[in-house]
Amino acid sequence: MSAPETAREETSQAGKPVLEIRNISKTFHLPGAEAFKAVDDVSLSVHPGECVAIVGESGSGKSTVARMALSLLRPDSGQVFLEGRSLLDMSPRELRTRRLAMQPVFQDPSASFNPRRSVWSSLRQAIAQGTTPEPDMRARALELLSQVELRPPENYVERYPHELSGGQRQRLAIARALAPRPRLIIADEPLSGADVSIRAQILNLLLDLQAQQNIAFLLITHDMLVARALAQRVVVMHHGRIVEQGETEQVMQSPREAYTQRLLAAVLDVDLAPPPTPTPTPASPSAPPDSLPNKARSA
Ligand SMILES: Nc1ncnc2c1ncn2[C@@H]1O[C@H](COP(=O)(O)OP(=O)(O)OP(=O)(O)O)[C@@H](O)[C@H]1O
Repeated sequence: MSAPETAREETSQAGKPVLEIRNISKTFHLPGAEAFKAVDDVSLSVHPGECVAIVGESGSGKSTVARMALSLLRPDSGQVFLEGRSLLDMSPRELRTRRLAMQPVFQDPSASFNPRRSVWSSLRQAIAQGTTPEPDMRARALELLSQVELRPPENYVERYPHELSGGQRQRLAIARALAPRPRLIIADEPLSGADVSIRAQILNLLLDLQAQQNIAFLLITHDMLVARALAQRVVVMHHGRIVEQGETEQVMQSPREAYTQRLLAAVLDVDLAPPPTPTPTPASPSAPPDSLPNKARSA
C-alpha cells in the first residue's frame, strides 16, 4: 500500500465506520460437550473517534466478539470490515498490513510482555511495524512513553516489565498499541487488573487519547461505570446476543430491557439516583471507593 493510496482511502472513508461487524456468530465445539453458541448474530459499528462499549456479564460473549473483530478468531458466519475492507477476504499479507490500523489492549499487561525485553525493545518492535524510519525510532519511543504519562520517558525506556508497577505496565501496553498510529483500539477489560486509583488514571488517559488523537475505541467491559465514563454508545450482550444498544446516557437512564436494568441495578443505583437535595455539612464526605474521577464522570 503506497502513502497516496492510504491517504485516498482515508479520505474516502471519512464519516464511515472504522469497524463494522455484520451478523457474526461463533459456536465452540469442545470434545465431550454440547456445541456452545458463544456469539449469535452480532452486528455493531464504531465510527472514527467514537468509543463504543460492549457490556454484559461474564460469559456473555464480549471477548469472543473482540477476538473476531481483531481477526484472532474466525467467525462461523458474518463479516468484519475494517475501514471498509472485509478482514475475512484479505490475504494473510494484506491482513498483516491493514490490521495495524487496529490495535489490542488486554486486561493483564504482565502476560502481554516478554519479560526479557526492555521497554525500549518492546516499543521498538511495535514501532517497526509502522512507517517510522530507523533513526527516529528512539525519539518515537520516548514520545509514546510521554503520551501515556510515563515521564520523564528516559527513566522508563531501559527498564524491564518487572521493574514497572501494574499501572505502569498497562500504560506501556497502551503506548505499544499506539506505536503504529492506529485508528482503532480494541480494549478488553483494560482496567480490570488495576486498583481503584490506577483505574481512574488509566481511564483519564484513554479519554485524553480519544479526545486528542481521534482514536476510536471498542471497549469490552463488564463495568457499567467504566462504560458510562468512556463510551458514547453501549451495546449490551446477554447469552451471545445483543439485547440492547444505543447512546450511553439513554441506555443508562432508561434501559428498555430487564437484563440491562438488572446490570445497572447492580452497580449504578447510587450513581444514577437523582442527586439528593444538598444539606450543608461541615466536611464533604469522601468519595465512594468505586467512584470515577470528575473528568471521567462528566464525559
Ligand atoms: N476457545 C473457546 N472454546 C470453548 N468455549 C469458549 C472459548 N472461548 C470462549 N468460550 C466460551 O464462550 C462463552 C463466552 O466467552 P467470552 O470470553 O466471550 O465471554 P465474556 O463476556 O468476554 O466473559 P468475561 O467477561 O468473563 O471474559 C463462555 O461461556 C466461554 O466459556
